Amino acid sequence: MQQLTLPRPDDWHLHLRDEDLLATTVPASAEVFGRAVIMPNLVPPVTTVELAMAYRERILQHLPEGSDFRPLMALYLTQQTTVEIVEQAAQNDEIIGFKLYPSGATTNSAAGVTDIEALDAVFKAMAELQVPLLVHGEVTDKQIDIFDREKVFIDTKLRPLLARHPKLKLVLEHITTSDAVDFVLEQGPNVAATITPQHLLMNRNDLLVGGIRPHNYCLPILKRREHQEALQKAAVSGSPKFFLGTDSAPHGQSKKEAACGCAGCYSAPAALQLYAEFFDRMNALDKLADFASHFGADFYGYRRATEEVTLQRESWQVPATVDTAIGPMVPYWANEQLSWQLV
Ligand SMILES: NC(=O)N[C@@H](CC(=O)O)C(=O)O
Ligand SMILES: [Zn+2]
Ligand SMILES: [Zn+2]
Repeated sequence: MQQLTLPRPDDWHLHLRDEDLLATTVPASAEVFGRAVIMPNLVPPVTTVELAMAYRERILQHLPEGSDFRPLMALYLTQQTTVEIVEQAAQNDEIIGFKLYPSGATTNSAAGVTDIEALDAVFKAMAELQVPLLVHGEVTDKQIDIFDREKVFIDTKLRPLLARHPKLKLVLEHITTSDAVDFVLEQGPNVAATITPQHLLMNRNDLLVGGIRPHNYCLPILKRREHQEALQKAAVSGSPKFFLGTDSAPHGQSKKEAACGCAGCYSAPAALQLYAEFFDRMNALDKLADFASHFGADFYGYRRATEEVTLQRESWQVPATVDTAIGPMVPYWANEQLSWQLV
């Protein structure tokens, strides 16, 4: 196969950041994706419908001429989130749902949730109004090993949450373990997961063997090969519970290449090509359209895209850096080859 045409894909997990960086990040994603879920972990966080609408306007200002890219805004869940905010979100078509960050779990999560049970009234309203909950699924307890944090979160937080609210529409974001795959498969059609390119293409050896590679460092951290293989199997399985979410998460080069480097891979400059690389390696290119263009829209209840994008088998090299208003950024897969290009 030399060419591959698929419906315009959507990115169900994306960090665009704010202000000067939007001039770089918005066109990069709008070039290929039709819609994207915009993560709210700004400083300060996007906690209200009003803040989300203002952020959305800033994003739209950076759309290329003629682009109809649609940012779907996620609100940042905090201990102060109220049922009223859930009701406002449910009435606003530009808000897709709420993002739960356990406080301290990841980049800009300090304002996140410290006591999930205390928010039960909010989850009840979300379940009733079918407002999705998007979850960064890791515990933050100091005594829990970083490689076990997803599994422990599933067992101690997520299972009890869904037992209390079985109708809650929930997406476990950027899954990294076989435990997460099993969990999602066990649940009803109201529970799904996104999978990033880095967790399909890499395991923790790619982070730590032969020298530490900060540009492969993201959270949840890359796991061992067996877990990578479970994710790979899920992504090509044809199950509608697993779909594309890049978690493209830009940080300046100096913030990544540092004694204490930031977590996040900036994959947007090659996002669809990275997934194509993976599906090709798995001999499963026929499954890419479902994963990238259909299953996410189906889960969230949006129409499937009618426009198309085409990829062509022609090798290219991801650039070493991308220049931005805040300085150079090293994209994920920098200096490495990919075998598919956008036409
Ligand atoms: N994935 C990451 O490693 N980082 C994300 C936050 C997140 O999605 O957890 C970021 O905002 O930088
Ligand atoms: Zn996260
Ligand atoms: Zn993210």
